[in-house]
Amino acid sequence: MPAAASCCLHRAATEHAAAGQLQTLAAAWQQHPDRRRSQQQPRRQQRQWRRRRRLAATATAALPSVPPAADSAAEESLYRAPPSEPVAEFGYSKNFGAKYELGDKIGKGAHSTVHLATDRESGERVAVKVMPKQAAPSGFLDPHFVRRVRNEVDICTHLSGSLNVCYFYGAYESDAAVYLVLELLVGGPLWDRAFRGTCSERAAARLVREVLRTVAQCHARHILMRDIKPHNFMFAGPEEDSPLKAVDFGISVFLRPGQYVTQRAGTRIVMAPEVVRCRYSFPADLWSVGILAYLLLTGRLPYPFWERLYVQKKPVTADEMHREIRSAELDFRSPPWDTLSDDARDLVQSLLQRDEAKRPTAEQALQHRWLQDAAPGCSYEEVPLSDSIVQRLQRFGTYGRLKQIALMVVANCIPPDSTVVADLRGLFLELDPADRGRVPYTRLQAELEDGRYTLSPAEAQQLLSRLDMNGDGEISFATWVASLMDWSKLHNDSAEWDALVERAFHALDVDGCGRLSPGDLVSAICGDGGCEAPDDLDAVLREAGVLDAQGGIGLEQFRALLGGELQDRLDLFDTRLGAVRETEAGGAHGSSMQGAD
Ligand SMILES: Nc1ncnc2c1ncn2[C@@H]1O[C@H](COP(=O)(O)OP(=O)(O)OP(=O)(O)O)[C@@H](O)[C@H]1O
Repeated sequence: MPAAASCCLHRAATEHAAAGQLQTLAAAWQQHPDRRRSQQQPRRQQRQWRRRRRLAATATAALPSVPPAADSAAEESLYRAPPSEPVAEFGYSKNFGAKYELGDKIGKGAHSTVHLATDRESGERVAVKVMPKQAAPSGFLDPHFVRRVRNEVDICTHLSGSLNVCYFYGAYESDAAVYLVLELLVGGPLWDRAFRGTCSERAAARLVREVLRTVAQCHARHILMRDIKPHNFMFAGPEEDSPLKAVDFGISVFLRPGQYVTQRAGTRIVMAPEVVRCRYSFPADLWSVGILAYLLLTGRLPYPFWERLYVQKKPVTADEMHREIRSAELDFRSPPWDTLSDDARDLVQSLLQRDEAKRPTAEQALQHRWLQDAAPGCSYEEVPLSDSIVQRLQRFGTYGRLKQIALMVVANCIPPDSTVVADLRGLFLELDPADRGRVPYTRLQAELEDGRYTLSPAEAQQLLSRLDMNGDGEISFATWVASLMDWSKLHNDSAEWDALVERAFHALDVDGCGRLSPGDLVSAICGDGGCEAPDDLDAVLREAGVLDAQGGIGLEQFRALLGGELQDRLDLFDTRLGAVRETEAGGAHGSSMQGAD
């Protein structure tokens, strides 16, 4: 048998086998509201429908992702990390064993196992993704493995400022493995919850909105997720309204606008037609959201192969799946579409348009009518400054590190009495009544944790983690401005913006040579003592893109670095305003951060 055909059959067999594993999900379908609705259908149809739903629940959840070919030049051209000299190690901290006690295995993926772990000092529990090191015949680390790990670490670091993404505490290594330390999510994957009997159309809309938010944030940072499936979104906790967070950016890539990927990768059941055709870009993620929304609403896939594979239990080859993904009619006629709203159908159909140019962007999809019936605090209108602190901190947190530092330097160049920072100064003075120009980190943390916002202590810490740059436990007014400012307004007033950027550039250009030399960058990023972990610095330099011939950054490049991504809409991020906010009109609350709008 030709190798390609045997590979296809092998994949189909693996998917088929994996499909049988999640029996417990089927039981959950018994509680599903759509099951009750379907009881009004004729008995035979009902039986058939129940069986389909049960099978869908067991079958679709466990399908493995198709990794991109490990050594493909096309795939590797997408990674920011340049092909490196052979390396024996990454330069990550070796203290994993001293800091954490590794516990039970809680998950397994294609390239890793995920374990529980406990911080030996604080007792905090985390999840740890353990990736065994892969060596090349030379004895050094396999260069593809090195670039893949760096790519995942870069993306996790970048997105960690968002509360829609599993927080990334940092990377460690030993001789045998790389350890990615992550926030522990205990609420289970999206799929389990959706089938526990609570996924009404309204609940589905909330979940789709959360997923779309994550996608919009990724796309705003030029990240193509590539593996949007129900197992890659997990609930933080067991509560019904627990936040949903994205995990696993193992095959995500940074993509420039206009750039296309030519490697097929991802999970077949959510793959867009253009992914099957091997030429795709950001709209491919929106197709996957469409499939995910379809699954949440109906418990099955829109393709005919779904019936053959999971109901008739016949093998379906990858080629057959690909053919149907490319051209089969999508099923919007069978139940429960007859009972679902026109708005739900309209959004799902718009996401599942085969012509990717017609699909809405994630930002546009978030404006769809079906998603507007939001829970309190999820409005898509701009909210007042004091209500949008959590959104603003997330927006800043998802900028790259070099950009954050550069914005702080720009903020330092704005006089504190300038009108452009008047609102921010008013709010800061409420926290700093003695006008010291600094606020203890713990003061701000207490504000975030006092009940006004629905944040866990770990999430509050996550939001503030990027603000205490020099580790002195205090936050300066410049840092406050850098992280909360609506930079796009200043950016659009180009004369003032240009002058500020130039002043910031000269402030960083310590030796006055007209460019930011590697030395200038090291002291900006790691302070005068230099960088402890070499990969930290490299990661920041990768974010800057192409360095000049001497490994530095010129003024124009600095301008471009600062200018991009500043137009983010604040409503891509959750306000996380809690119930207290709702009762504030009754005057029950005494937080500092509620005035000054
Ligand atoms: N932060 C977390 N908290 C709790 N469980 C987690 C967490 N991250 C991952 N898991 C569990 O571990 C499993 C595997 O993780 P992950 O998907 O990141 O690995 P992977 O090797 O990238 O997988 P694949 O590429 O096959 O999708 C997940 O399906 C989930 O059950």
